[in-house]
Amino acid sequence: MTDFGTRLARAIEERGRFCVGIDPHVALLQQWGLSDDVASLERFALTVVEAVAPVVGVVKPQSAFYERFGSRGVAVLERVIAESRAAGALVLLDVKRGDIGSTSQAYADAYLDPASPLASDAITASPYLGFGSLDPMVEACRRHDAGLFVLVLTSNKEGPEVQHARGADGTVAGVVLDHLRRLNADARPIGSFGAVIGATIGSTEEDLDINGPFLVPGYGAQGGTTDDLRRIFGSAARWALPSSSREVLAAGPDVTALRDAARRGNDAVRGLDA
Ligand SMILES: O=C(O)c1cc(=O)[nH]c(=O)n1[C@@H]1O[C@H](COP(=O)(O)O)[C@@H](O)[C@H]1O
Repeated sequence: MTDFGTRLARAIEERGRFCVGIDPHVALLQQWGLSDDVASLERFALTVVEAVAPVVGVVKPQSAFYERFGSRGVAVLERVIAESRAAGALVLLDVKRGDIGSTSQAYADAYLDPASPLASDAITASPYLGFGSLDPMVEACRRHDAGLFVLVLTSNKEGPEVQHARGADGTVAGVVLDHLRRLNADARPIGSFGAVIGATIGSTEEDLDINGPFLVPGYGAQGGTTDDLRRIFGSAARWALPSSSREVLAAGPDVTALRDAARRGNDAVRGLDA
């Protein structure tokens, strides 16, 4: 296969940078006239896949919304992953995993090894057990041409308490960015190791020149706008994947309306290359 960074660059070029989150919130199930059960979860999630996976570059299912239904919910997640990939979208599975190294290996096997039923193109990871604890995931990405998006400056208001904390080597966010920069050194056109930076953070003094992609949640329902993207990322916005879940999903259950919402989202962020 081809490394994740190259595949992502191609997806952005061919389909655009907009990422649709496939998050079956209970409120959205209700809004779609569905019940809070696994059959409704399946109907919701696979309708979204049918509508958006053929037209956007990246989809981002959030695992928790499936896990809450137990093994049958996880079976739905497996179908979301497989059917999205079959439709040509890259799947960034949002699991925000992070543990001691030996357990990180099991997470890597679960989500990044093509032999796993949950194998995805990339996952989100939490670096707060120390960046080195993610080494098994980094190695798995190299071995399987997958990608890793590590939390740096998250969109929630509680994030700065940890992420802005300053030690001898600078802020926690800055240290994580340094690690990502090292992992992506010399990669062309872009590295496979990305940073999660919320569209709601206002601005940042951190050096975002990591030669890697950015997952940018908080765009849409949480208030982030294209002006925020330009202000936060400057020329690095070229490698930003603005991600929106609720704002797009609220257009359902009509497949055409969902697809149009995804297309509108894509059009709105097209000019960020400039
Ligand atoms: O890693 C993420 O995707 C993420 C990081 C972050 O800082 N903030 C954030 O909202 N997210 C996820 O992005 C999605 C945001 O959903 P909406 O607010 O509905 O667009 C959810 O799946 C969140 O779990």
